[in-house]
Amino acid sequence: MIYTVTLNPSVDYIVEVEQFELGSLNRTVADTKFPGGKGINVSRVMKRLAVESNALGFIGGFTGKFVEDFLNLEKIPSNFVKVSGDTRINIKLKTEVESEINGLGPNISEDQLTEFFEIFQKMTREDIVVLAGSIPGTLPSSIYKEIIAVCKEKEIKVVADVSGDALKEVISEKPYLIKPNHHELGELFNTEIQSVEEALVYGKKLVKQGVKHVIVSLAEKGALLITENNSYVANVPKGKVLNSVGAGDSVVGGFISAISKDYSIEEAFKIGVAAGSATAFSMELCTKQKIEELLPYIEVNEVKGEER
Ligand SMILES: Nc1ncnc2c1ncn2[C@@H]1O[C@H](COP(=O)(O)OP(=O)(O)O)[C@@H](O)[C@H]1O
Ligand SMILES: O=P(O)(O)OC[C@H]1O[C@](O)(COP(=O)(O)O)[C@@H](O)[C@@H]1O
Repeated sequence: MIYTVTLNPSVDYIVEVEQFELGSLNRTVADTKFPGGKGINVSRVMKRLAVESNALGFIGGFTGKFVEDFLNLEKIPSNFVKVSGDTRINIKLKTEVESEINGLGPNISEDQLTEFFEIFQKMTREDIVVLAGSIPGTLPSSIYKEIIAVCKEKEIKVVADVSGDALKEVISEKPYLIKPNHHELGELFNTEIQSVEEALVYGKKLVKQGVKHVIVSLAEKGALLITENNSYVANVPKGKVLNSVGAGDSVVGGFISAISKDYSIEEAFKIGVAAGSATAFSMELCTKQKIEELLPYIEVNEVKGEER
């Protein structure tokens, strides 16, 4: 089983406003709500690729019910620990540019954290655990390290789509896969990464530190897959970006879905990139059909020679 962990799920409230004016009454021209949080997005994308997963994390209030009901509707099993506060609402404001306001999230008690860890007892080395998204304020910043320690004991593969200090903690545990975008990768090395070539240099440093697979996404500039023995670069198809929320999670969802169906890592990488772009070109998360439409426009090439 693939378990996705969303410590801080969200209701993503996507609002479209023309000529947004700070300090004034603005009315939306369109708005919609989806269950969100990175792990939940990964589960939803995998479901569309007919790969089952189980969504874990903490959920509460009327907003938490919205998320749980939505996943039930999509027949995505979940095993959330119930908390008393409301699951957060993350605002995705689309005007001339995309801006985000992500909520704090509810308090999580010691007992609820204990209940969460009990779920890992039934997991086995056949399972995969996906850690994705930010850590709620009331959980220790070491939480991902603690989860990975439990996974390591059971030889469970760990995949992570996290950023900032949490990403540093995860890297030191040598996970199976991480998926930073180029901004998150640059942040790790206190630098700005602008090109695939630069990203390759820094991504390889993470593989040298023991991360098994590093996918670096660079939005419209392309994407990289770096492993101990090979590096691959992919272009991304051209298209009109409608909503990039969940694009990174779609790369993870597409990649893991393909790996779970025994595709080669090169093919899995291509499917991951197609899933990312398919989401970016949609108002909602990608569909299987949209991914298949984009696959022919994506080329994956192995990086040869010195820069490998
Ligand atoms: N402007 C774009 N054109 C085409 N594909 C895009 C674009 N922006 C994002 N994507 C797709 O979404 C994936 C993840 O986007 P990116 O912004 O790099 O990650 P994140 O969402 O994690 O910040 C990219 O690898 C690509 O496949
Ligand atoms: O666009 P991405 O990076 O794939 O992830 C989008 C998801 O991340 C979120 O912005 C949450 O991110 P954080 O957990 O880092 O706060 C959700 O609102 C949204 O569903």
